[in-house]
This record gives sequence, structure tokens and C-alpha cells, in this order.
Amino acid sequence: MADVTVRAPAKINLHLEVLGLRPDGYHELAMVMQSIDLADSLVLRASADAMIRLHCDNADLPTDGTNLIVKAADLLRSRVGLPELGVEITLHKRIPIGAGLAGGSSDGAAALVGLDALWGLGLGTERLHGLAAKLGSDMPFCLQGGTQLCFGRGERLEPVPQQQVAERAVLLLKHPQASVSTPWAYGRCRELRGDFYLESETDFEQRRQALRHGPLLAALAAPGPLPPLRNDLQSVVAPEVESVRSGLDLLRLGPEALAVAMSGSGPSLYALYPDLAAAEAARITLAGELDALGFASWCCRCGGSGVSLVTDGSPP
Ligand SMILES: C[C@@](CO)(OP(=O)(O)O)[C@H](O)COP(=O)(O)OP(=O)(O)OC[C@H]1O[C@@H](n2ccc(N)nc2=O)[C@H](O)[C@@H]1O
Ligand SMILES: Nc1ncnc2c1ncn2[C@@H]1O[C@H](COP(=O)(O)OP(=O)(O)O)[C@@H](O)[C@H]1O
Repeated sequence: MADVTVRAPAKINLHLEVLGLRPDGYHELAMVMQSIDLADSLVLRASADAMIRLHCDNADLPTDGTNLIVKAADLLRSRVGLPELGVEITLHKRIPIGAGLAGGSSDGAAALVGLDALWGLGLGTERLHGLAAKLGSDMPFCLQGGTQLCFGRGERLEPVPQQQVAERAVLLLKHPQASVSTPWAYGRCRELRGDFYLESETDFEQRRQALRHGPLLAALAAPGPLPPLRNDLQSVVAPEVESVRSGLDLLRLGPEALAVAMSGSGPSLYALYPDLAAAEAARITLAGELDALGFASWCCRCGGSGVSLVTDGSPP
């Protein structure tokens, strides 16, 4: 059987609002997530020995059962009740790890889509979404991609219909020595907030409506400026991580952007521009400071889709 290649794009958060604490210990969220064209790729080859094996070109990443790709493969195989299925997966890692860009979740989502195709399971979107939600709150978004409102733990998706978002591009920064654990960020958020959470479903729904019909989505629908972006984890993480503070300052002082924010639980930061040329020009203007502060940087387009099978001829 032919190899299957899957593209696994990163995301940024255009809005991240922590509404409440849920009975399951997770936070109730209202987010706008956006795919970008910085992507990992997975190559899957069927094997006859009933083993799930992962190889990765980044030695910092475990390839054992803690990797979300292996977890996804194990879960899928046990759900369909076919323990004899085997696979050898090679991961080309380009998304920085522990960066707030959902690289692990996107890899897990890509494994679900790739194995569904490789093993000929024909599971369909709804069942894959259910499996993804079990593996991680961000994983359903990574399957779907584009621009989505994400509610609940992050797994309840509502598409944002505007096309304009996809024209835009980001200058993305991450300090190679900085990484933030998502459980730590939410734990610290809880410590800082104490009892300061909304409590009722009515209050949650009011905030969801405010986001659906608020200034951010209206502004995303047209070219031009955006309102200041909200990420409730930014004020939790910035005081603890120096590169988040210095990177945000740098992007704010740089060539005028549509918006500047931290992505997810950080420590990645981005400045949003009308198009890729503007993001690349900003990167050139800031090259000296980026170098002096030791930041890695990328210019990425906002993307219209989540994980996707790579058919012959298209680049992974
Ligand atoms: C913060 C966000 C924003 O998009 O992304 P990252 O910065 O990690 O990319 C997400 O909420 C991360 O989603 P994801 O990384 O899938 O989280 P999970 O694996 O489900 O959960 C990891 C841990 O984060 C906390 N958690 C996660 C989601 C949520 N709604 N409430 C939480 O409190 C819990 O402590 C959980 O044990
Ligand atoms: N395939 C994977 N790629 C990246 N990280 C992974 C993967 N599988 C498991 N992880 C673990 O998930 C954690 C979060 O990584 P990542 O998804 O890159 O960041 P974030 O949750 O901040 O977006 C890390 O501790 C990492 O070891």
C-alpha cells in the first residue's frame, strides 16, 4: 500500500477568554482560533507486525506512548477493534514545541486523518471529531482548521464564515529557550483568579453571544484595523516569562500591525499584518533587534484549513 502524507498546521489564538471553571476541572472558554501555514508533516507507512512506531527529526520530542501521534494511533486502533493493524510514522517537526501553537494537537489530528485513510477505515468527520476531543481540547479545531469560534473546553466549534481572515499574515516570534506548559498556565490562572469566574450557563452564553456579534468578528470580515485582541492567559504568563514581555514590546514598537498578542498559553507572540509582504517587511525592519534578543521568527499566512492529506504534487 502507498505511503500517506498528512500536513499538520499550527494555530494562533485571535481571542482567548477564560469564562469559568467546569466540574471536570477544565476551564470554560470562548476563543477564536486561526490556522496558519507553519506546518509539521507526517508520513505513514503500513506495517505487517501490528506495531505503532514513530520516528521524528527533532530529538527533543519523545516518540513513545506519550507522543500525541502514538496516543491517537492507539486510540483509533482500539476503537475499531483491529489490534492487528500496524504503522510506521515519520514526523517532520517544524512547529516549535510547547509554544502555544498546538503543534502536538495538530500532529495527533493528522495521525487520525492519515490512519483513517491508510487503514481504509472510512470513519468520517463526526467520529474523528469525537476521538480528537478525547485526546485534547484543541484537537478538534486542528482537524477542522480555518477560522473558528471555539467554546466549551475548546472542542465545540462554530465556523467563522469570513474569507478576509485568510488574506492576512503574521510575523511570529518565539524565544528558543522559553516554553510554557499549558497545565501550568491554567493552574496559575486559577491561583490568580481565586473565585473570579462566571458561574452560570446564562452568563457563559452571554459572553459567547458578545463574541459572535462583537467587534472582533466584524473587523475580521473586512480589511483594515482590528480592535485590541484579548488573551486572558497573556496577563498570567507575561509576568513570569521575560521573552513574552520583551517580544510583545518589540512587536508593538515595530512597523504598525493590525494587532499584537500572545498565542494560547504562549510563549509564542505574533503581529498580524494585512498580507505576507507586510509581515516580511516587518521582519526585515526588526531583524537586528530579533537577532540581539535571540528570537526565532517566521512569516506565515493565515490558512483556510486544518490537517489535510497531501496528494501527489502538492508540497507537504
Ligand atoms: C491554551 C490553549 C488555547 O488554544 O492552547 P495551547 O496554548 O496549549 O496551544 C488550549 O486551551 C489548550 O488546549 P490543549 O493543549 O488541547 O489542552 P488539553 O491537552 O486538553 O489540556 C491540558 C491541560 O490544560 C488545562 N486546560 C485545558 C483546556 C481547558 N479548556 N481548560 C484547562 O484547564 C487542564 O489543566 C488540562 O489538563
Ligand atoms: N507530536 C507532538 N508534538 C509536540 N508536542 C507533543 C507531541 N506529542 C506530545 N507532545 C507534548 O505536548 C506538550 C505540548 O506541546 P505543543 O503541542 O507543542 O504545545 P502547546 O500545547 O503549547 O501548543 C509538550 O510537553 C510535548 O512534549
